Amino acid sequence: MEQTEVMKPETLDELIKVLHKIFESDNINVEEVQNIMEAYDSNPQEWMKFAKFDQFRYTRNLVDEGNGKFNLMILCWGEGHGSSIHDHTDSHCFMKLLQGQLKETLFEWPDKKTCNMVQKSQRILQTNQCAYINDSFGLHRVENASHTECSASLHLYSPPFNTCQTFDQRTGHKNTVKMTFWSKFGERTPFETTVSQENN
Ligand SMILES: N[C@@H](CS(=O)O)C(=O)O
Ligand SMILES: [Fe+2]
Repeated sequence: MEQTEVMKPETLDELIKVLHKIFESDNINVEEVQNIMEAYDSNPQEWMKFAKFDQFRYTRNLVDEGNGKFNLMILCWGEGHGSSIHDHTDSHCFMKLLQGQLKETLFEWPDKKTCNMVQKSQRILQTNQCAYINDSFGLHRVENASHTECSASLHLYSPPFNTCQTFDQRTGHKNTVKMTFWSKFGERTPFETTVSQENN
């Protein structure tokens, strides 16, 4: 398999360039992407313009559309903000911590008969760490458990998607939800008149 040599991106722009190159190919080497995202040392000055927080819930801020191959976005997590238990619509999901910490809880897909949600594991992701998940790993919930510090994370989804399934932890019942962007390329997204149910 062809592989771009593992290098250290010195800036966010350089990371984005390398990601474009890697995703020209249809065969993605998960470890390679994870290593490159991890190798970038988060520099808030480079990504601050995208990081727009909301008081009430985590925000999704589009950074790059990856030539249609991937979506790169910065998620901003205020104190105590978290996502519902959700899947990733058959896409690759890379999640790199840019600031603070995030708690990731993994769940098995609910049992078809009992609908029980079984927790598999839990871990704390530290700044600069890059996690990976896809639907074959199960489902997850992500939370900024801190009551004093906000967090920011860089997510790459390939192929891009704009709906996912969320799951009720008690009943295992699922809902398809639309995922929206709070901002795109540093600009706040115009207010949507249709009320959508979102994953947070
Ligand atoms: N997958 C979630 C964020 S996370 O909780 O992994 C999203 O894109 O909104
Ligand atoms: Fe997720």
